Amino acid sequence: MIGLGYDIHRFTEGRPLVLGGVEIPHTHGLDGHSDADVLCHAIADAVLGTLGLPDIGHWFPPGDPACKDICSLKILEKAAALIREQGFELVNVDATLIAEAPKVLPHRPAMQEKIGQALGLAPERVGIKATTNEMLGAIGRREGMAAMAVAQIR
Ligand SMILES: Nc1ccn([C@@H]2O[C@H](COP(=O)(O)O)[C@@H](O)[C@H]2O)c(=O)n1
Ligand SMILES: C[C@@]1(CO)OP(=O)(O)OP(=O)(O)OC[C@H]1O
Repeated sequence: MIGLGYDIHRFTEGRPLVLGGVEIPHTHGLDGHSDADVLCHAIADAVLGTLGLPDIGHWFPPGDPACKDICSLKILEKAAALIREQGFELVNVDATLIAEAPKVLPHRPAMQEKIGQALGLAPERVGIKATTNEMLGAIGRREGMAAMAVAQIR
């Protein structure tokens, strides 16, 4: 079974940029109630989607004080636990980050490691790709960063 996830966050000054649980040097971070890890959020929704479970806002309500600045790897851990509780195992996840900057590919191994640990997957089962938006639209104007993801369970 497969699931699909998507998320987008606005860039803001004065916050660290956290992607896949890894702090990446950049002029801006992402705005959000949590750590705004857009990559983890998209992957979590993909994992939850495999079983038709409600999305991350159900398990980690926006604005809940308990979620303030929460590390989104915890959201991945919860999503993976829900899958296991129903007797399934994750096969792989695959994600694409969409941003003009920074270059994220140099951080791919570190992100694969962190996401894999949180999901209980080997790093090579965590696909991470990136593309610019060719300077088109809000992402092209560097206003934010988006991520899309799929997940497979058996
Ligand atoms: N934020 C990004 C965007 C892209 N990359 C890498 O650059 C390659 C070329 O991107 P195009 O959008 O110009 O096709 C892309 O395949 C990625 O390898 C990146 O690391 N970070
Ligand atoms: C995990 C949460 C918790 O506030 O994170 P946010 O930073 O608000 O990010 P968003 O992707 O807008 O919504 C998901 C929320 O449930």
